[in-house]
Amino acid sequence: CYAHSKRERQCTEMLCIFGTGDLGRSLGQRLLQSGYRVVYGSRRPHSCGPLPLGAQVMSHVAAAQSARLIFMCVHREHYAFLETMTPHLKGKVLVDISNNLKKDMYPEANAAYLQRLVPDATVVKGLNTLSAWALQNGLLAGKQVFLCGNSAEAKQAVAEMSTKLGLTVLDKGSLSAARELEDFPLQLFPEWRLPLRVAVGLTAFFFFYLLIRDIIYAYVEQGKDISFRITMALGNKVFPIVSLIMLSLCYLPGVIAAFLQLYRGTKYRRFPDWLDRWMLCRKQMGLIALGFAFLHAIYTFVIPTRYAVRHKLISLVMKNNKTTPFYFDNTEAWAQDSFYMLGILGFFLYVLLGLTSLPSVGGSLSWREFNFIQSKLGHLTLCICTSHGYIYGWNKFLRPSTYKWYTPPGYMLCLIVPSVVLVLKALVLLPCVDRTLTRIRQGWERTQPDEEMVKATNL
Ligand SMILES: NC(=O)C1=CN([C@@H]2O[C@H](COP(=O)(O)OP(=O)(O)OC[C@H]3O[C@@H](n4cnc5c(N)ncnc54)[C@H](OP(=O)(O)O)[C@@H]3O)[C@@H](O)[C@H]2O)C=CC1
Ligand SMILES: [Fe+3]
Repeated sequence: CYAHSKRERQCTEMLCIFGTGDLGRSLGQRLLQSGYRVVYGSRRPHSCGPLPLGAQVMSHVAAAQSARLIFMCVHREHYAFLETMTPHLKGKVLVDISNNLKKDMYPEANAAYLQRLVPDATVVKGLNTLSAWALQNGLLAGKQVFLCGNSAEAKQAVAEMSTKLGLTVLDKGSLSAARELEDFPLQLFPEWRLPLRVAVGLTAFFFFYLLIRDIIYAYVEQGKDISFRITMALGNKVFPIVSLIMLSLCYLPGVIAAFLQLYRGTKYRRFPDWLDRWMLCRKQMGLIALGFAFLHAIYTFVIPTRYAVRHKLISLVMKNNKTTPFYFDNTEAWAQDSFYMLGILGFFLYVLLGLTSLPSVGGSLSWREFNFIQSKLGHLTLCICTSHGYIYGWNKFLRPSTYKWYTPPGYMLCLIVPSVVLVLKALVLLPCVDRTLTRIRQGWERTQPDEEMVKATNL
């Protein structure tokens, strides 16, 4: 290679891939497209099937000799063949891309095992979150990959190559992080697990609660069969309740954290683990709340077309026509219209919050803008949606014309949680509390002169 500039030299650099399987072929094709030369090391160089155009294929030893960077596209179970060729791997950088089928399948990480087999080579673990499919279809732009390894220089070489493929590289430190990297592809929505469990639990609880209270109770007590309500009416009660509680749970850890900082007077102490975990899944809680709000909105839209509702309205009008004239009631109009207005506004803000939580949208906002939307508008949304709930309760149970001596406890619960969050947030926003909190968050106690130091200098 007689190229002069570093860039040109890189472009014609020879890279070696061990293994001509799915991943080996897709990676080779991608590397060739990015301007690298590729040589495959295979057990059967003459019969390994079609390879990307322009790639060479040799025995493992010959291939290793013509490149410094070697990608291990072979399953861990077959690494043993490397033992016989350790002298040829001296000083090489071995990139371990392997994954396992299960967590903790082996006592040591694949990369650590590889390093033990070939102590004279430098092992870099990484790129294992890519898939052969994504490589082949060019779905790489901006995708994040992780690297770890004990040699900064070796990592740098792999990182440069990855950047050329359009990947974003995140250095995870030394080779001891290999295990964590190998577990990434085996994760199943880790940050969604807790919020989903909470949502499923709440849904199940309120569904059965309402089933017993609204339908079974009516049947037993009055002999009324209103089981058709399970399909629509029940869902349209469960969804807003769960949505509102989930949205409150999304904002509750924030205020708890604020109070904890106020109580401790410092931001330099770690939060308890449960709070940490809760804080980390706030976004997912919010998105699930949005999902339930969507369901509530769709269910509400179809109410006027429902047979049971039409029937009820028509009989109401007929009854009114016969006896008393049907007056227009201003209070009624206020109660209904403000209820819908708050519902619509709340839903609009909900969607706005959901949109800004998308990385592409959130990423284009400044920190202050993001904070304004997620915190200020977020609490406003919670406030509006809670008011929507209160007006519902007022219309349904407390207004003189509809007065019932009790409000159902389940319904109260869905308003108590957001109300508590809002009250706590209001307390945090009080000017004097806010001032103290800001000082704590700016780390003021670290900037205070140390008493001991002051004494010492005075002496
Ligand atoms: N497929 C994917 O999407 C991804 C795969 N990976 C990892 O990449 C590695 C390879 O995966 P993949 O390409 O799918 O697997 P394949 O089974 O398709 O290919 C494995 C290759 O390893 C070589 N090989 C098989 N047995 C031996 C042996 N006894 N000694 C030496 N070499 C052997 C063969 O190449 P030859 O016949 O030329 O010697 C074979 O083509 C795995 O560790 C996997 O976990 C990681 C991320 C994604
Ligand atoms: Fe509603």
